[in-house]
Amino acid sequence: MIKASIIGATGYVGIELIRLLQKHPRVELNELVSNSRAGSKLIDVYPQFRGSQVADYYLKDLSEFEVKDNDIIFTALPHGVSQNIVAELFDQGVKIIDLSGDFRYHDTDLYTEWYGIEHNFSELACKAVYGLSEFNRSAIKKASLVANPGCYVTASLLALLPLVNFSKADLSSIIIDAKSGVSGAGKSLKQDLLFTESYNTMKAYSPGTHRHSSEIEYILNRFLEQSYFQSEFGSEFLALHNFNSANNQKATVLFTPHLVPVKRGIFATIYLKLNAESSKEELTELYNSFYETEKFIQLIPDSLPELKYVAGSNYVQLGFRYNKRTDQVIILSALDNMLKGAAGQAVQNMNIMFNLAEETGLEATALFP
Ligand SMILES: NC(=O)C1=CN([C@@H]2O[C@H](COP(=O)(O)OP(=O)(O)OC[C@H]3O[C@@H](n4cnc5c(N)ncnc54)[C@H](OP(=O)(O)O)[C@@H]3O)[C@@H](O)[C@H]2O)C=CC1
Ligand SMILES: CC(=O)N[C@@H](CCC(=O)OP(=O)(O)O)C(=O)O
Repeated sequence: MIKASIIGATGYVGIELIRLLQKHPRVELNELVSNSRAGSKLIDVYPQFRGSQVADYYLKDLSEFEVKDNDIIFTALPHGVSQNIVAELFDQGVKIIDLSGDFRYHDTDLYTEWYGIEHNFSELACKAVYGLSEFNRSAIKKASLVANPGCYVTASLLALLPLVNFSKADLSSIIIDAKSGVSGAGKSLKQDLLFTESYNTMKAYSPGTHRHSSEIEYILNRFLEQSYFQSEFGSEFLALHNFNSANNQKATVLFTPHLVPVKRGIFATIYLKLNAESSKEELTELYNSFYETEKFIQLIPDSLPELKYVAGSNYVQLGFRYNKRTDQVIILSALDNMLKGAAGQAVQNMNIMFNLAEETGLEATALFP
């Protein structure tokens, strides 16, 4: 059995990890670490775990936590807080999957520019492997530290990465219009997340300036730069997708997130200009070449994604429309921010790291209706 602990177990992502891992056939949950609820019984904080395998667990303080009893540790902490804790754990030689933004950039100056926080562990950041499961398996398999991608970013990259390898795609002005359910903001108390303020309305925030613009752009450009691509993203991928090394473009992304009154879900609508005529058939073939064999990616060129078909599951629905009149492609991507956007993808990455079937513990379909 794989012994796993969660630090930040009481956050929204933390409890989603507990929900998945306590049912995972190859995992034994070890410690659940909390900041403000240490000493409480888990079911006194979250009664939904009554009667489950973790019903008798107590939440622990980080100071009582023993690294040595673990094969893997999940950190589900706010960015800025995570980097110090992860660095300390890493020095003790345990595998880690970090769900915050702290280790998603090898370029820590870029992190500081967008997060407004100093990064104290540049060397460690360069060792972190980006955990976009479908695109980075060979590196994830060998990783000691996986930086799990963000929810908006996972929805956007899965929609866009096949186009990085498409000579007709103009990557210079990608527009991403994305909506998030309220759980995307975590459980902390903020006035605009109150039911009375977030229900029956919709709002944009940080148009064009949100930190996830940079994560999307950064990873797209790492794919475009062959040197990075070969070192982390694996030559196996290059060969598989006949990657076009002549693509000298730089990707630029304009990203606007919105808050919508649903509990879970990310829905991204992406607009990309083409520099030559294409067709539905050509685009279907391109996307199929990436996703035909992918368990969690449902490519639906003949219908349209919807949150209710993915919420509660680790699945992603991807649709697209070729618009001949404007020579543009509209790509639509829907996933559950707590699952494929966070805890689900983290468990998928753990499965890869421990040579398990990738879907182990993740096969539930969406909660519908
Ligand atoms: N929500 C989402 O959809 C997604 C979130 N993420 C990322 O995952 C991480 C967790 O997010 P989420 O669960 O939503 O956040 P929450 O705010 O719901 O939970 C945060 C967790 O971190 C703990 N914590 C907060 N401050 C400290 C501290 N100073 N020291 C130790 N522990 C602390 C909290 O502990 P306690 O409550 O016990 O005090 C809590 O368990 C974040 O980095 C977020 O960006 C990534 C993708 C999607
Ligand atoms: C609705 C909402 O507030 N969403 C959060 C996304 C949080 C998140 O998931 O952050 P990471 O993906 O970086 O970990 C935000 O916009 O900051």
